[in-house]
Parts: sequence; structure tokens; C-alpha cells
Amino acid sequence: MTHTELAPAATDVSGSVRIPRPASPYQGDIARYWDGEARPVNLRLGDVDGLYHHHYGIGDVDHAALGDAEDSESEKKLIAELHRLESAQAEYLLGHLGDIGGDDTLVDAGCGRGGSMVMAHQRFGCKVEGVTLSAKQADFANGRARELGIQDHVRARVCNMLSTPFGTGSAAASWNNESSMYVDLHDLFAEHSRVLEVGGRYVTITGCWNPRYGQPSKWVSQINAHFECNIHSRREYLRAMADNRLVPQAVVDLTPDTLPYWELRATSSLVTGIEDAFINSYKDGSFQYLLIAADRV
Ligand SMILES: C[S@@+](CC[C@H](N)C(=O)[O-])C[C@H]1O[C@@H](n2cnc3c(N)ncnc32)[C@H](O)[C@@H]1O
Ligand SMILES: CC(C)=CCC/C(C)=C/COP(=O)(O)OP(=O)(O)O
Ligand SMILES: [Mg+2]
Repeated sequence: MTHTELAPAATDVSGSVRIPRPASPYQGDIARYWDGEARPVNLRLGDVDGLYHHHYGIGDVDHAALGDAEDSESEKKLIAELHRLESAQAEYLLGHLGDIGGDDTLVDAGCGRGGSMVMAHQRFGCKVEGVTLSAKQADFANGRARELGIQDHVRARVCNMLSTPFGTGSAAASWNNESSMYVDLHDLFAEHSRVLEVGGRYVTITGCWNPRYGQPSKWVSQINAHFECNIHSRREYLRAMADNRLVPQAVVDLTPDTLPYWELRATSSLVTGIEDAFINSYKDGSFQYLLIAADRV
């Protein structure tokens, strides 16, 4: 499918994104949450190179890139390092999408400010369609795409990821990057399964509670309350995929890879207060940071 066949962008006369009525009061709350979000830990990291993420980082910290306590640039270097780890996370996700060509269309479900969409287009040359509940985020992502001159290929719209306007079988690949904890997984995977072509690839990076712990730990409950989300268990992911023709090809526990990011972030001036909940739950085994890549069969 070429992008000219896609439904027209939902914009009003001023060029901003049209806002559909939320599908539920909860979705209205989540839209308001992200419309109002302006945490320095996200904006200052994004300012490093113009890729704005709302996900966390993976990989080893490059200690040589950090200044020592006397270094007047140490805060700037710390921010650049946290951002590098967040972009590494997105590259890792994109690396599991398979063989994507310039004529393909990808779907980013819960696209935030669009950092991963820009990276996907830069990597594959393809079209990327994102959906978010937040009009502010969609405007931001579309503004960045215009600044980069890639607005014909990268587009965000205000839309519920459980009911998208994308054609059946129209996407070569789709993903959720830390956005699946806001929806019912059966509904979510039914929609990905519909939009993906047979043989297409679905990838998620997510935090999930570990069934081996028994129930969501107090740390998981704290993260849910902090973000107004509903973290699922690893078992729920695999079951809901199996029920929706999504067959896992890779399940990677990224918990050891994300801990260095959190430990570094906990030392920065940009802490938000949620760092200990992530660190403690990753360490006590009640919570895992997982990538799942699945084939649409
Ligand atoms: C933590 S942010 C992740 C953003 C992005 N994936 C990234 O990696 O930067 C969660 C995103 O999920 C979106 N979201 C939550 N529920 C949604 C829904 N039902 N439909 C569309 N987007 C949703 C929010 O609007 C927000 O953009
Ligand atoms: C792994 C889990 C459970 C994620 C929950 C979803 C979420 C809020 C992700 C990060 O967003 P953000 O980048 O806006 O958060 P922060 O401000 O903490 O960096
Ligand atoms: Mg962040």
C-alpha cells in the first residue's frame, strides 16, 4: 500500500490535529495526562538531538563520556548519556522489525512525541504512521516531522490504538514502545493482527510483572499509580498474542540492560521520584523489562 491510499490526516483549518471524542473516561484521563506532560527529564534529553522519547534506556553506561564532579559540563554530559541509552532502546526495537523496505508502512501504536517514528524512517526510508491519545503529542511529532522535511513519511494522529483507520493487512510491521500498559491486551493484539500483513512483524518493549513473583508487587503498584497505567503480566502478553495470531520469535529479558540507565538516572538532577520503584522491582524480580517480537501468521 502506498501512503497516498491512506485516509487523509485528521487536521482542522489551523493545521492542528483534530481531537476525536475519547473511547472511555479512562482514555480521556490519559489524553489529559500526556497533553499536560512537560517533564524536564524528557524535554532536555530530547533537546540533545531533536529525538523526543517517552521510554527508558538500555545498554552499558559510557563512563568515559561522563564528566567528574568538578566538570562544569557534567550535567550536560549526563543528560546526553541518558538520551543515548534511550535512543539505543529504540534502535534495538527497530532492529527486530525485520526486512523493511522504503515502500512499506509501519505503525507506531502510542507514538508519544514521535522520536521512534523519526528513527524508523531514517533507518528504513519507509512511511511511519503513529497514533497517540494526546493532541499535544501529535502536534509536537508532526511539527518535528515538518522541521525535518519528512512530513510526507512520518505522521502522528490522535487516535485510539484499539481502533485505527489503517487498512486491514496494510502494515509490514507495527510496535508498542512502552505504551501497551494503557490498554486491554486482547483488544490491542486483535487490532495489530488486523492491520499487519500476514508474515508481518509485531514488536513490543514493555515493563511487565513477573508471574513467578505471584502478583503485582508494591513497586509495580507504585509505577501504575505514578503513570495512571495498568502493567500486565508476562503471561498475559504471551496468552493474548497466541489468541491473536501473533507467534513470538524472540522474547528478550532486557532487565539487566536497563538497570544501568536507572542507576545513572537516579544520580541526575532530573529525577522524578519513580526511580527507586523501577530499581527495586527490577532487583527483587517482581518486574521485568521485556522485548517480544512476534510474527503475524
Ligand atoms: C509512555 S508513552 C510512549 C511513547 C512512545 N512510544 C515512545 O517510545 O516515546 C505512552 C504513549 O501511549 C499513548 N497511548 C496510551 N493509550 C493509548 C491508546 N488507547 N491509543 C493510542 N495511544 C495511547 C499515549 O498517548 C502516549 O503517547
Ligand atoms: C516501563 C513502564 C512501566 C512504562 C510506563 C509507561 C511510561 C510512562 C514510560 C515512560 O514515559 P516517560 O519517558 O514520559 O517517563 P519519565 O518522565 O519517567 O521519563
Ligand atoms: Mg522519559
